Amino acid sequence: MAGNKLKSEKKEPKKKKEQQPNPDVLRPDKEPEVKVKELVRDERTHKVLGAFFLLLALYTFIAFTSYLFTWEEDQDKVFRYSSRVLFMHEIEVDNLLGRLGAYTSHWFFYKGFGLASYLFCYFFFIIGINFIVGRRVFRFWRNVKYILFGLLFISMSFSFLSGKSVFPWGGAMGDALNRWTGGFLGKTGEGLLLLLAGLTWIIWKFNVDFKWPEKKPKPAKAFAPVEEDGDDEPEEDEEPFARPGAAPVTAGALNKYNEAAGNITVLPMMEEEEFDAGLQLIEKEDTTPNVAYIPPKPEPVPVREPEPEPEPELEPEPEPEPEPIREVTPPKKSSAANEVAFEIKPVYEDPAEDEIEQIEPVREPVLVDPYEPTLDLRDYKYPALDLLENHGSDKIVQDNTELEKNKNQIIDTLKNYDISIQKISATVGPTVTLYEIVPAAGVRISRIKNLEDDIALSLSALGIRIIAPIPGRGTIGIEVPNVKKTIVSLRNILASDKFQHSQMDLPIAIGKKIDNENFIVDLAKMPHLLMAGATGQGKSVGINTLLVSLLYKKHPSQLKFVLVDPKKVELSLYKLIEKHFLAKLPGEEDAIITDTKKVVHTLNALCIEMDLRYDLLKEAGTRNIREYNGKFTQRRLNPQKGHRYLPFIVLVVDEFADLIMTAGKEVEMPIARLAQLARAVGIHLIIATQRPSVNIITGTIKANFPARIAFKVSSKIDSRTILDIGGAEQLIGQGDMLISFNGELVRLQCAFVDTPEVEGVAEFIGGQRGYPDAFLLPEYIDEKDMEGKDFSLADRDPLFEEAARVIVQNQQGSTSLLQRRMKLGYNRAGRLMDQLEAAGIVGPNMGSKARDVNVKTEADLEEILNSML
Ligand SMILES: Nc1ncnc2c1ncn2[C@@H]1O[C@H](COP(=O)(O)OP(=O)(O)OP(=O)(O)O)[C@@H](O)[C@H]1O
Repeated sequence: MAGNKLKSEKKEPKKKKEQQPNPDVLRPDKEPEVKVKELVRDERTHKVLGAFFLLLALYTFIAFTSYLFTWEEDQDKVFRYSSRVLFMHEIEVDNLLGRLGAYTSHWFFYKGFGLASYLFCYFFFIIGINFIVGRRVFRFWRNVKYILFGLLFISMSFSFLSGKSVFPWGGAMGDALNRWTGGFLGKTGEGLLLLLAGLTWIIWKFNVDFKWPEKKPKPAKAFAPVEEDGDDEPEEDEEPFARPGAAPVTAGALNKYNEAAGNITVLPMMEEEEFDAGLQLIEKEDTTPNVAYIPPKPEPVPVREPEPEPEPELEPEPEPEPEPIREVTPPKKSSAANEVAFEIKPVYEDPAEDEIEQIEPVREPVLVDPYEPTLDLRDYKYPALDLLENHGSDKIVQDNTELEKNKNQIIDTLKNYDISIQKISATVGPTVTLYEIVPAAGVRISRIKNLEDDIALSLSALGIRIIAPIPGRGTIGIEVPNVKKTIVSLRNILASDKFQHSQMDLPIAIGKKIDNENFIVDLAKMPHLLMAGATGQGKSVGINTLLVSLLYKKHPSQLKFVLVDPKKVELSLYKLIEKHFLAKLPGEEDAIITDTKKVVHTLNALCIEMDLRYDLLKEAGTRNIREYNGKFTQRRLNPQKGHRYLPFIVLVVDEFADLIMTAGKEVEMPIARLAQLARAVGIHLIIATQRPSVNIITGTIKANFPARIAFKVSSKIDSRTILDIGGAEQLIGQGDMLISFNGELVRLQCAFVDTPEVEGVAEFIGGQRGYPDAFLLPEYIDEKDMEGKDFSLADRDPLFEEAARVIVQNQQGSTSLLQRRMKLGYNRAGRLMDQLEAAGIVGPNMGSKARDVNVKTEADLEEILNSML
């Protein structure tokens, strides 16, 4: 910005002082705290612990197993000497692991839980594996619950069943429970109680479907292969899913059928471990195709190996891959549906919340005697997950009846147009289900694309989107909205491992992909984001989601927001965190900017901040903010020379259209400049608009915002304006969105965070000690304001008189009129207009509206011009 100037350097020292605590004073506090934390977090510490627990598991296992054979010989020695036996060299025991083995086993078996003690080996084993692998292969709390239940249940059951046996089957604990319960309920009552507990566990773990026993006769009949059946009503058999008025087919019923047909079972929800097992299973299955999957064709149909989901480039952290697992073969049906292999992809489950421990975000890497920016506010506490809510269960409901119905309809519709299919699979997401189709050889993809409307009509649902082909997969996708949608709570995404352990600079948890995988990306890599969506489709929630994600991960010293809210209500909640996370112009009262004029000043101030940061980077010989801050924290840059720790700055504009309407180029130019250049110096932009029309999202803006989000928009044209492709007009609202990034288009369900939750987080942060003031941006002086005032008539442009005549003749104070009529560039026409204002011929700038023309006739004008001579 040629016009950007620093008004005075007066405020600078104050700002620097506030942002750069004296390094010498801070040093002593820092060191011990960081070293202990580092040691605890060190990967090697975890591996050593892992090895320890695995060996402990092995040790107890050998000791226990040996105890089963040697307990009689060893027991009296342990009884007689108790723990002293451990130190008595002269005592010999038979246990393979010596006196310690005999004593430990006796303790666990006899005094503890009997045979159930083996669960401890399992417990040590899972801890060991989790530590050594470095991630939660086994869910800790879930297993602890099972183990506790198992200890009580198994020890009591063994004690109950073993009667007067001398071997401690249930241990002291089992015996005690058995005695007490037997006395209380009687032997039969106790037996029933144990049975109930066992059944409860099975139901809980496998979610047994109780509708199944009632439906048993029918589905069994319907699903059984014809040759085994002997029923002469094949018609009825052939349409178990689509029969009008038929009871919904449940997973249990489907399983029953699959068992009968020798196929693979579908479980409604799967544990993570089962997932992996399933993956292997399907890989095996695919290489030896089940006859039921292959349509009757002369040549064998190639079966696709399940491909791993392409990881988006911007997500470096690995996440367990929710890949195809189980296959369901549909029952025979008179239509085309029976010829096609149908695969329902499993719902990927996020870890349950109680299994997640929230970890403190990772701070700057620790180097020799480093500067630590977070020590400015050393007592600052990151907001806890408890401040956020679980909206619903977050568990995806997979309705097999709906899946079958839609699948059959898709197949039948395509069949009507002579398009046959090799295979169809379904991935159930939170809002929509993706049906992925492998067309038969020779079918042209464009034909399916052309049938988009027919398929939508036949499925009679809104929001069908056809992706033909799915990039990189060679299949065709049809997205169909779920009847029952699942709200994706921000809390659950923030609680995920991926977010908690993220090393990204600016991690934003946007939502969930169709396969239920969390979509967490680094805003710093995007590096700017454009959001559009018609009113009421989830844009404000989306902005809150992004802001709250950042608040959960960043310390106030590392991040500042510049919030622009022309609507004046959307972002006002964040006022509470002004002294922690907001930036503002010096001398301003409100950190949240609502006035257009001030927006222009703030944007220009950001441009100055950007230029200043570039100067600092250049002087430090660094290429970007990461390197610069790295050097600064290593104390290789001198604060006396103006160097300072640079927080990331995120500019959020809630209603961009309003700004462009009122201030036009004045807003567009600095935004475009920031978008082009600010990435390297840690300034990132999130711009949202309700009206994604071409005069608002201009070519210049678009070219500089490679990452774009579209919520539901009202027309295909709007969708094209924002994403360069249609589709957003077919979204279903309520946070259903498409994100375009790196040339990829991904459908997501935006994470939901409600206003009271945001309020809670802002109150929590605002209630803590903050900086004395908001982060101050450099001061900006509008050069035009100054020019207008200082204008000397002697310096006027040679075209001044001609311009004055054009304006008065047309009675229109518009710069573009001068540009057109006089064939001038924007700058010169603008300067002329300022001079005309200074001469009193036109009124002041009124944003995008034309200025008032104060001189009404040409005669009046000539008089004024003559008087100027
Ligand atoms: N991710 C989401 N999940 C579930 N429901 C959502 C989601 N996002 C929005 N909604 C629902 O849609 C309503 C409108 O959302 P929101 O206020 O964000 O719309 P908007 O596009 O910002 O509207 P406006 O532009 O008028 O402010 C919310 O009150 C909420 O009920």
